[in-house]
Amino acid sequence: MGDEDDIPMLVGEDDEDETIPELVKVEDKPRVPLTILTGYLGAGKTTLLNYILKEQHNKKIAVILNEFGEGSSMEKSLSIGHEGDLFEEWLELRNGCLCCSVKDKGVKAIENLMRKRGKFDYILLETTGLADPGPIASIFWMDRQLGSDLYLDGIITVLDAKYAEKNLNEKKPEGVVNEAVKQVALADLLIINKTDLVDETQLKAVTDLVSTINGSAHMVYTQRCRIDLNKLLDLHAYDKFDNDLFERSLSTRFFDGASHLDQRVQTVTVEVEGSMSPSSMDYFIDVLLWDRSLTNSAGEPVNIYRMKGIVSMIAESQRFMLQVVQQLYELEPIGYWEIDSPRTCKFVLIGENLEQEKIDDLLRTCVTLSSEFS
Ligand SMILES: Nc1nc2c(ncn2[C@@H]2O[C@H](COP(=O)(O)OP(=O)(O)OP(=O)(O)O)[C@@H](O)[C@H]2O)c(=O)[nH]1
Ligand SMILES: [Zn+2]
Repeated sequence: MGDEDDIPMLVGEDDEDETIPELVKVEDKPRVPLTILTGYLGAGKTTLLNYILKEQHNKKIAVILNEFGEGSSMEKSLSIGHEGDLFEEWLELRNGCLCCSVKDKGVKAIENLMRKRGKFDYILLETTGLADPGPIASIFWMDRQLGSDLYLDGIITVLDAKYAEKNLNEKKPEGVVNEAVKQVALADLLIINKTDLVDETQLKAVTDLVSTINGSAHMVYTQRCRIDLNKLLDLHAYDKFDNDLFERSLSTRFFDGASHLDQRVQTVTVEVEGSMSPSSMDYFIDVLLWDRSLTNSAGEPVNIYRMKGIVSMIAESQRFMLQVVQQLYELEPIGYWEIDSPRTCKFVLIGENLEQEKIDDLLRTCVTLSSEFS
């Protein structure tokens, strides 16, 4: 490891001509983190990838480009990364847009590749500027039980400091998502790039807008996407709950800027003392994710993009972590409550038509319901 000449070559999954190195036993391999890289057209995604691949590091990083288009037009993606000289070919996902392809296809392609080429330490997947990262994230966020070689580490969104505001405020027809907003909403790390092109006032305006949409992502400012790799890789956004970020979003939730913005997508944080029962948890999930019976005061339905939480369950000494993306969720034990520490349930929700009071009420109902069982 660490020998750059030894970086595996990326090839298409059905590339039969290549000699196949001995198979690595799947069970023995630690799972490989995959980071999804999004950002509006021209924000700096490719600049970031090139920077990452050129940085000195000891990781074998595979880069996958999820381009639109089909057949030969995809070969053009080969041109990127020449200077870095760290990889030789791009993996092609043959039927074009990854999010439209069969769920398993992307995952299988990468797994086959690792079997042929030996394992990578890290995988970066660049989406096109117009992609909604939600469906792509759900493809890679798989149940541990499926025994995948990969796990989703997080979503990174690059923003153009000069044009982000314009892109984020662009009105779309009713029912159509603004991809730029969705990319910000789903980010675990927000890179506000091209700070050389704006003054302080503009930078503050972008920061305020972006943190209203997503109050629970780390945020960094860059020029040419130069960022410490430790801040970028191994975020563990889907298997850890970052309490510092939670506290921060709690403290900024009434911040002034928010109320002036006509922003349908935003972050709401709630915390209620008490515990939930399995059935009240089911109810909470059902109302928010599937049934969508909760609305804002104008009667518009809540639509959750992303949610995380730490939950106290009745009669359980372990703490549970809730993770949600799109309509998928996972509730898993992570460590134990300290004896005599107050039991609470806390959540960060990001999505459309969220209102603090409504979410507070819903959570209180669920926690009150549970206390009847205790
Ligand atoms: N002024 C300035 N230009 C930058 C910065 N970062 C990147 N650029 C330039 O912005 C342009 C777009 O950057 P890319 O990295 O290609 O952006 P992208 O997100 O990959 O673009 P698409 O793949 O087309 O969506 C390029 O000309 C970059 O050189 C920056 O910090 N400041
Ligand atoms: Zn690009």
